[in-house]
Amino acid sequence: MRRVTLTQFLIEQQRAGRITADLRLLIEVVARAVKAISVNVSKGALAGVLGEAGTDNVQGEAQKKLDVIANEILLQANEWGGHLAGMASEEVETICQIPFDLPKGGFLLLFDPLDGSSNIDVNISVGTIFSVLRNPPGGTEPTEESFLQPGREQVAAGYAVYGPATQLVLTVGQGVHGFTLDREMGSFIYTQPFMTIPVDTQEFAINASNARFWEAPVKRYVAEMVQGKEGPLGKDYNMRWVASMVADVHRILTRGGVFMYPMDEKCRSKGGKLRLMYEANPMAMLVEQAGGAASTGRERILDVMPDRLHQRVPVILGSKNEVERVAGYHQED
Ligand SMILES: O=P(O)(O)OC[C@H]1O[C@](O)(COP(=O)(O)O)[C@@H](O)[C@@H]1O
Ligand SMILES: [Mg+2]
Ligand SMILES: [Mg+2]
Repeated sequence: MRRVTLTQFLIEQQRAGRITADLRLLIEVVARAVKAISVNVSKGALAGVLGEAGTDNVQGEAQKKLDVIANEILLQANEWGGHLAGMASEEVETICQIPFDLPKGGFLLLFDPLDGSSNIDVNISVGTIFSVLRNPPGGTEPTEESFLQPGREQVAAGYAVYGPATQLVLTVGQGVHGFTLDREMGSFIYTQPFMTIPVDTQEFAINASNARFWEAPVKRYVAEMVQGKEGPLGKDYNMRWVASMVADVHRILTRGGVFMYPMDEKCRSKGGKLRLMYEANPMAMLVEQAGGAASTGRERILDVMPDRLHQRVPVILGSKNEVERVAGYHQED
């Protein structure tokens, strides 16, 4: 079988007119950074990268050493490529400008450098999530305002999952494509063309320890799933919760399912738990491109108009019929 590398895949996308040379370069650079993060993650205790960094990020969360390392790798790899006007990271309070002496381009790159950090020290899958927007016309120096675009404006989105294998999953708005890192060769190989999410599922993912804080529509939906065959949904469900969004979404892109981090009384004052620009938007684009749906419960995630960089939103995504059911329960509420 012919092995297609990520580089070949991207060149073919460019030849077919689906991406520009600049976007191809940007994705190549992100992929290179992801390989470096993968090396650090896989060395674990051998490289002394486990544990706390001893600092808090802008979200008020304690940073792990690997949060800081992954963030640095992504910033340094991407700033000199010439394809970016600026970057924004979950770990950094303000936007990251490209140094004045380096060439600039037309894209904005946003990322969650290390997703699922609470899993690092226990050797469970973590990931990196990224989103690409265009720098709005009218100036090369982006401001925070330039990043505040709804998710439907994304030109590309993807994630890497550092699991038993390292995989890169990508969309440029023409389906979802999966690549597996061949560690000996150092290349991503095209292994999952056109990943799709079945419209129905019997698997759900939610942190059930928050059950008493959920809103009525989510309480109703989860109660119905737990009732199984005897309940109104008429089928048995299974439950999975990795606590790394990347790993949970990867499972859903592989075999279907519904993932929820809904609004609850604990996170209401923050607007939700997951970050719109670094987590919800890129995952929503991937999920929609794979035939699934992504909603806050009350609105399509990709239509949410952000008002700040580190905005949080409720997230319900995955198999279309299930997401639409929960959204329907919110409407009835
Ligand atoms: O610990 P909880 O409340 O179950 O939250 C888990 C969720 O938080 C996150 O870990 C947030 O990501 P970060 O590690 O990037 O902060 C998601 O990946 C995951 O779905
Ligand atoms: Mg995260
Ligand atoms: Mg993170």
